[in-house]
Amino acid sequence: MTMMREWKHIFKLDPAKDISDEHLDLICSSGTDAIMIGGTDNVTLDGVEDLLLRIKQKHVLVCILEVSTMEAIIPGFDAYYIPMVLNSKEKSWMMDIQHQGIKEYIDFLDYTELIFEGYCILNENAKAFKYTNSKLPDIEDVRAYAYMAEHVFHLPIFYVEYSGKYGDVEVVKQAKGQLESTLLFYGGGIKNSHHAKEMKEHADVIIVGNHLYDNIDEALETVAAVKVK
Ligand SMILES: CC(C)=CCC/C(C)=C/CC/C(C)=C/CC/C(C)=C/CC/C(C)=C/CC/C(C)=C/CC/C(C)=C/COP(=O)(O)OP(=O)(O)O
Ligand SMILES: O=P(O)(O)OC[C@@H](O)CO
Ligand SMILES: [Mg+2]
Repeated sequence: MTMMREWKHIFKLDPAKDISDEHLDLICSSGTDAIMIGGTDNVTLDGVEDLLLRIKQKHVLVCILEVSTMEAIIPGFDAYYIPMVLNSKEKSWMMDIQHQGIKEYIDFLDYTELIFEGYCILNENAKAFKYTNSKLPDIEDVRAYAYMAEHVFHLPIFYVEYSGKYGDVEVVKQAKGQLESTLLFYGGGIKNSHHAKEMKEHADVIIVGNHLYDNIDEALETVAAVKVK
């Protein structure tokens, strides 16, 4: 059982992007609470397996697969996180794909940690937004999605996703205001300690992805920014 309730910080690695051994070691030794492997497009079995093996060979830390395609699911992860896109215009991204996945794996799920994430995607230019044909929510929509994540669907995670763009702090604050038991994850455009601290004021866990590939030193600093009191 992953101790998600105690986490503050996650690094998200995209299996479609190259990362050197040196940078991967720095990321895994950074003190982050977990590594999440995931992306929207070009996620392949080989890419996922390569990252998992390189991490697990040398490091002891929680490794999560955030599943975005049925084609790239492999055993060996500590947990599998399954997005449900609450603001997609198509029910399939919220329910039907997940239903198909459960149907396929139902006899193998006993010892597998499956965690469902209620995603609300707020960056119109993000690949995930376009891919899932999402509708841009306003702040009242976000509050209502957060409420539904906790009280209607009883999801463990509500994920405010701005992938590639630094988000609106007030949106994150308002989302948090609706949540008690459901954890609030925030991801998008975190590039430095200031961003990390600002979003962590409201989110339970912050996720840093793209900046690992743009400026590793700044990205690494986000760990201490939220983990040191
Ligand atoms: C024994 C064994 C291995 C058991 C495994 C059991 C298991 C894991 C079963 C899975 C069952 C199941 C429910 C499967 C369904 C999985 C599935 C295909 C779900 C759909 C997920 C979904 C809605 C994907 C859409 C895209 C999305 C929301 C991705 C999330 C990640 C994300 C937002 C990435 C970053 O965004 P991006 O826009 O790509 O940013 P970049 O430009 O930086 O790349
Ligand atoms: O890549 P960035 O913009 O850091 O976002 C992190 C994560 O929320 C993406 O799914
Ligand atoms: Mg990606």
